Amino acid sequence: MTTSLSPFVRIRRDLHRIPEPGFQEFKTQAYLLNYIATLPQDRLEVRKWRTGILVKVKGTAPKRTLGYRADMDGLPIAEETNYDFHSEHPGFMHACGHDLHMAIGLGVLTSIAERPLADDFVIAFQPAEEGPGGALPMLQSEEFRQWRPDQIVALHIAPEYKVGTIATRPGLLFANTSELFIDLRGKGGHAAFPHLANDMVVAAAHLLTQLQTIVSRNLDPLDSAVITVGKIEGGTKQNIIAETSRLEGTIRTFSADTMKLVKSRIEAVVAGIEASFGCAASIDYGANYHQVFNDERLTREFMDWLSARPDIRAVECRPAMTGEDFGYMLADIPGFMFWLGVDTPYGLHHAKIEPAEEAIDLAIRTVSDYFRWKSEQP
Ligand SMILES: CC(=O)N[C@@H](CCC[C@H](N)C(=O)O)C(=O)O
Repeated sequence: MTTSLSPFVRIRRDLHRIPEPGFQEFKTQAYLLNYIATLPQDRLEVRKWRTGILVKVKGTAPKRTLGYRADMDGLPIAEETNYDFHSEHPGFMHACGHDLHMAIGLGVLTSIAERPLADDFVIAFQPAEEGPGGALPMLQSEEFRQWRPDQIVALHIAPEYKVGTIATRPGLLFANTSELFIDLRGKGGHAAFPHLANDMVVAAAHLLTQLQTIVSRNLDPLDSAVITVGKIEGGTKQNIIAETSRLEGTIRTFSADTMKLVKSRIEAVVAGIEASFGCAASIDYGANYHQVFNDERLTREFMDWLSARPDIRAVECRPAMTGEDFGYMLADIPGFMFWLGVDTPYGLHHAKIEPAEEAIDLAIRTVSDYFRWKSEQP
């Protein structure tokens, strides 16, 4: 027996096939625009912003503007799922759920375009969440500023929760983040003559180990931080001493002060590597994201509202070391982010992640109903 797929599950599968890196979401943008063109247009206004899209649905008796954000980019991961709607872009995958986020966004937009709210509604399809960060420049753009919502909401899929669970918390939800790129330059040479060269693979190995001591030895044990080096490059061939090496990573902290402390320790450790290995080093912090800090009142109100729904289990969760550039929007506009359970054994950024698609229609119903309810409040 074949069961027919919901239109938004189909959309998610279409989007899953075309993951694109940040600010290169050209096919994704075209796909979303094509779909948006099929909606009732009488109250709709559509704007492109770089590879993103803003859509406004005029309310019937607006007192304010309610906002929703869905991110669009994929990740440089070679997919290993069992899907028959596998990524068609080799080496790229929607492994952080942005395909679901966009499908849910289109579902919410469809519901509101077909049956407008009393309030105005703006949805932002935002590029480049995984980097270099689309939220801040979108927030600062003229296109967004003219339609700036009075409240904004976003969700993120959560592999560890069952479908039907929504988890969030008032206050801090996600960490401050900073990317980390460290380049080391020494002197290359023949593998047989190490005394005539200056080996940057060995320097990188020492640096990697010393970086691990920052969280364990420099931070108050009651504070929290993460330094993850996700990629190391160095050298060209097994019998050539490497002239250069590069470490790429990310830093996560719950406070801005701890971020400063971690960065100053990284700089000291890198200066030590320069001195002890006689090499040159440079540090680039890449993209930095503001922590995701949920508005206390709106989040409590949302959780209370959820608790009356028989289809949802509302959970107050702990903060996580995940980063999200939606934090910039929440620093400027009251609102909140929440986790949506998608029940899969593989975590975010894993090549085998297969989020449960039943969560898509559930999220569309919940988010649309929430905006309908909110729009009827004084
Ligand atoms: C939800 C999620 O997984 N977000 C990413 C954000 C990455 C920010 C930046 N590229 C970095 O690596 O610091 C995450 O890795 O938490």
